[in-house]
Amino acid sequence: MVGPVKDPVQDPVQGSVRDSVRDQEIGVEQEHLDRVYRRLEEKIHEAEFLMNDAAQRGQVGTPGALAERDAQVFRAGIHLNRLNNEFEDFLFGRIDLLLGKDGKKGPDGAYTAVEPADGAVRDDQTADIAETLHIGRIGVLDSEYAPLVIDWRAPAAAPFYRSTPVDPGRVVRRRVIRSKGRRVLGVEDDLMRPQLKAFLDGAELPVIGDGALMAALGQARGHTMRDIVASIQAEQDLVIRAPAGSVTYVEGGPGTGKTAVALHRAAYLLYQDRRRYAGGILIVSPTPLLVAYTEGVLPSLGEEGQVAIRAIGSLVDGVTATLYDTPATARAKGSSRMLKVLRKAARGALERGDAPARLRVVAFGRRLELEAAELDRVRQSALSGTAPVNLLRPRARKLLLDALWEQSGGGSRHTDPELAAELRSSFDEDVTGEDSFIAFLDAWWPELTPVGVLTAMSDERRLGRWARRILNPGEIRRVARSLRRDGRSVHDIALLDELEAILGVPARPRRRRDLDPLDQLTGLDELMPVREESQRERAERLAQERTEYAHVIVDEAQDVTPMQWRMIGRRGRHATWTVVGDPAQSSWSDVDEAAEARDEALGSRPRRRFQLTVNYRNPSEIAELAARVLALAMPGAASPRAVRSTGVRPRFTGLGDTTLAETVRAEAARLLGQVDGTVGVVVAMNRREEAARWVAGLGDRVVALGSLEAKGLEYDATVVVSPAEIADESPAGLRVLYVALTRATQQLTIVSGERDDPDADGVPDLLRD
Ligand SMILES: Nc1ncnc2c1ncn2[C@@H]1O[C@H](COP(=O)(O)OP(=O)(O)OP(=O)(O)O)[C@@H](O)[C@H]1O
Repeated sequence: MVGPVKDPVQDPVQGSVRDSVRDQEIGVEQEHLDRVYRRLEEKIHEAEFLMNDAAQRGQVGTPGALAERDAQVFRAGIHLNRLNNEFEDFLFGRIDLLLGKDGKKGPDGAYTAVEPADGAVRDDQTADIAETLHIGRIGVLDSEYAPLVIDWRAPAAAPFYRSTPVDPGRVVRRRVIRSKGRRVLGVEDDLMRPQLKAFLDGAELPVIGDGALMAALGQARGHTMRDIVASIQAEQDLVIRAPAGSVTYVEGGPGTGKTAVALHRAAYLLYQDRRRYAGGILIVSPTPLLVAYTEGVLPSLGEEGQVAIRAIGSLVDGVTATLYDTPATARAKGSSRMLKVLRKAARGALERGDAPARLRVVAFGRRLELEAAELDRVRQSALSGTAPVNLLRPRARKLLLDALWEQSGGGSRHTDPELAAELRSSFDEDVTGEDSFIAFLDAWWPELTPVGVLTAMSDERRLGRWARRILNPGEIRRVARSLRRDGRSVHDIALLDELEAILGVPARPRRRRDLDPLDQLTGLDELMPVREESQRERAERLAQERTEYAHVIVDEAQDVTPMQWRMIGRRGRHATWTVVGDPAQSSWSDVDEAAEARDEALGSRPRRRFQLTVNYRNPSEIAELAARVLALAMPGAASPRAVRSTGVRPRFTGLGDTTLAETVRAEAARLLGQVDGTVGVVVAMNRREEAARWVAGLGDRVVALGSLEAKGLEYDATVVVSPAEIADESPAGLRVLYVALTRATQQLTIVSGERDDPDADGVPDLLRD
C-alpha cells in the first residue's frame, strides 16, 4: 500500500530513506521541468514553429483550444525570460491518473474521461497509472503535441483542484511541486485513493509528505497578495470555473478566499473565451489599499492589461476619492433616496442667483421682452419630462423663441403657411444672431456639469429646497457641509456618476478633422463642411465614452451602497457578473436597502449561488474570538471553519500606567519580533492619523489603518485597538469590528482603552465569554 513516508524526526532510520526518496522524486520533477524549458527554448529558436503550431491547434476550434494556442505560441515563447525571472513556480502541480472510461483526448492532448475505466482498479486493490499530467501557469505541448504542461485553467487540470478522497475520479496521487525559475525545490503529495497500491512504469508510486495547503497558508504575508493556483480547493474551483452566463453569486466568511477566487475567475474567463472578455473585465474593489494589495495576482497568472481593477472611489475618470464621510453622512449619501435629491438638484441648479431676470431682444426692429414669470413658465415647460437636463437646452431655446414670436405678433401677419414659415425662420435667425440672446441663454440655461451641481448642493438652503421631505434636516446639514470640503469622498463619486447620467452630455459640433496630407492636395476638406453630429452618431459616441464591460466582478459586495450599485450597474448593463461578499462584514447600515439596489443593478439575470465555508486566513484561536463578535453582530450566522491552529491564543492588554500610544507601539514592536511578515494596527477611523504617528519609525513592515480601510487586507499579526471604539463608531460597528478581528494570519493582540471596560486580564467587555 502506498502512504506518506514517515517523518525523520520520529524515525531516524526511516529519515534517510525518506530523504533519498524525496530527493529522487525532486530529481524526477527536475527532469520534467528541464524538458519543459528545453521545449520553450526550442520554440523561440524555431520561428516557423509558431506558424505550424498555430495551424495545428487552430484545427481544434473550441475557444479553450484557441486560447491555449495563444498562450502557447505567443506567451510561452516570447516571455521565456519572464518565466525564468518572475514566475517562481511556473510548474506547480502533477496528477497521476487511472485509465479513463473512454480513450478520448481533449484539445490539450490529455484524456477527457473523469471516471476510471471499469477494470482500472484490480480486485486486489492494485492499479496502474495510465496518465501523468503536469499543471502549470500556461500550457506547453511537446513536438508531438503531447502535453508537457497543462494550463491550470484547462478542463484537464480541473481534477487537480476538484479531486478529493471522497470523490477521487481518476486521480490517485496529487502532487504540488515547489520550484523557483528552473529549479525544483520540493514536492508534497496527497493521496486520493489511500487504499490503493498503484504502480507507475512497474514501480510502486511513492508519496512524499502532506500539507501543501498548510505550507502555503503558513507562509509570511507581504504587502501584496499571492496567487493560489497551486492550492485552489474544490469548493473554490467550482466558483472559478462556473459558467459565465449569468450572475455568479458567492458568499463566504472572512478568509474563505473570496477575493482570491474572484481574481482567479477573471483569469479563467479570459482563458475560456479570450475574444469575448479581452479588455472587458472590470473588478471593483472597495479601497485603493485593496487594489494595491491584489493587483499583482493577475500578472502572476499570466494575465496583464485585459482586466481593470479599480477602487470604487476611482470609477469616474478624472476624480479620485480622498476624503471619508462620517457614518451618518455616508448613510444619507449612499441611500437610494439620494436619487430623487439629485434629480431635483440637476433641474434646480439651472436657477442661479446671478441668472438674468428678464430677456430683452430687438427683432424686426421691435424691442421684445420676457419677464421673470414668463421665463419661469418657459423653463418649467422645457423641464417637463425626464430627459437629461443638458440635452433640453435646444428645447428651451425653441420655447423662448416661440414666446418672443408670439409677443412680436409675427404669427398673425401671414395666412399663407409657406410665407409664415419663412418669416418665422428669419425671425429666429434675427434673434439668435443677437449677442444679447446668446449671452442670456448661456446665463439662463447654462450647461451643467456634475461637479457644478454637487457644488450647488453644498449650499444648505438650496439643498434644503431640493431635499425637502426626502432627507431630514440633520442629513441636509451634514451632506451640505461635507460637500463644502476640498476634495471628494468615495460616496461623492457615485453621486457624480449619477449626475452625469441625469445631466447628459450635450451635443458638440464635431471637431474639424485633422487635415490629411492627401485631403490637402485634393482640397477635399473644403467639400466636407463641419456639421452637428446626428442622433445616431451621438448615441454611438456616448456608448463608446461610457465604459462598459463584458464581465463585472464586485469584491466586498456587502459594502456597496445603493447609489454605488447604480454606478457599477451602468458599467455592466450587458455584462455577466461575479459578485462576492459577506453580509456579516457589511459596514453599510441598511443591508436590505443595499440588497434591493443590487438586485436592480443585476436585473433579472439568473443567479448561480455558491457558499465558501473554510477560513484559510485565521488560525482557529483567532477565528473563535471573532465568532463571539459575529454572534453579537449577526445572531445565528455561521462562522467559516478555520483549517489551521497555531497554538497561540489572542493576547489582551489594558493600559496600566502607559498611554494608548505607548502600549500600541510596544505591542507592534513585540509582534514584529514574532513574525516574519507584516503587522497591521487597526484603529477606529477617527484615530487613523494619530495611529500613524504611534508606529512611526518601526519600519515598513508595520502599517496603521482605520477599521474601514482594513477591508479585505491581511497581515501576519494585527493589533486591534479598542474594540468598543470601533464598534461604537457606526450603526454597523459590530460588523466592522468583526472585519478588524479577522485580518491576522498568525497573531492577534487586542489593546483595550477606557471605553472597553476591560477586566483584570485586559479582556474588553465586548469580547468576554
Ligand atoms: N486554496 C487556497 N490556498 C492557499 N491560500 C488560500 C487559499 N484560499 C485562500 N487562501 C488564502 O487565504 C487568505 C484569505 O483569502 P481572501 O483574502 O481571498 O479571503 P476573503 O474571503 O476575500 O476574505 P475577507 O472576506 O476577509 O476579505 C489569502 O491569503 C489567500 O491567499
